[in-house]
Amino acid sequence: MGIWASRTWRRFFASDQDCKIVIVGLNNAGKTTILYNLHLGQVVLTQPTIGSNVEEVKHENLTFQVWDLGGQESLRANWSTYFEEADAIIFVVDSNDQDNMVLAKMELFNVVLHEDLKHACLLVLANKQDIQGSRNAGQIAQDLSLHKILTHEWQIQSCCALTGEGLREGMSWIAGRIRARRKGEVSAPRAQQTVS
Ligand SMILES: Nc1nc2c(ncn2[C@@H]2O[C@H](COP(=O)(O)OP(=O)(O)OP(=O)(O)O)[C@@H](O)[C@H]2O)c(=O)[nH]1
Ligand SMILES: [Mg+2]
Repeated sequence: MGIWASRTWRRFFASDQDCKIVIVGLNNAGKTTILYNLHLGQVVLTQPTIGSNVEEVKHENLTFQVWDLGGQESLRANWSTYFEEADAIIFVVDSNDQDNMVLAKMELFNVVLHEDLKHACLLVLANKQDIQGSRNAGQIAQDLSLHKILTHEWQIQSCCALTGEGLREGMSWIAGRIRARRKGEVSAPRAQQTVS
């Protein structure tokens, strides 16, 4: 599924209830597992994503078109071609992968600085909380210096893509932000951490 499809969907099929979410993050973070848990309510066997997957997710009377992008290094330069008119970005972190936390932070800041995302809110998912020794949401917030993001509304949510724990809570936060924005409630960027 490509960029053309992303733009065509927005132009011809989107209604007021439709929202666009783009999921990014390093390879192996759990993005595809999260997408299919949200879409199907079950865990699917994944392969590293080449290009993108897109699925519809319904949550709180909103219909989300959710794009999951491949996170391998060679694919990251292509992420920005999906950003146009995104309402929200989900950045997924493997909370057990401490070795790549600095790289994850670098990629996160590249994403946040992108012009096409200046109106999007940011949900960071601290995934793989089921693995013993994983860093919790508060620690990941520190690792990624989320407090330095003053240009976007952001939230960090701990989760486990295998059980689905935390995923709906994250979607509810996004739904709330989108509704507020559509009502014209423009609030100053702020952070609400969910540490569980
Ligand atoms: N233990 C555990 N494993 C997980 C979790 N989420 C995903 N995984 C596993 O992590 C591996 C990678 O998951 P994917 O969803 O394919 O990762 P991805 O971010 O889409 O990777 P790319 O497509 O390469 O960018 C798979 O073996 C998943 O089963 C989780 O919450 N806990
Ligand atoms: Mg994938």
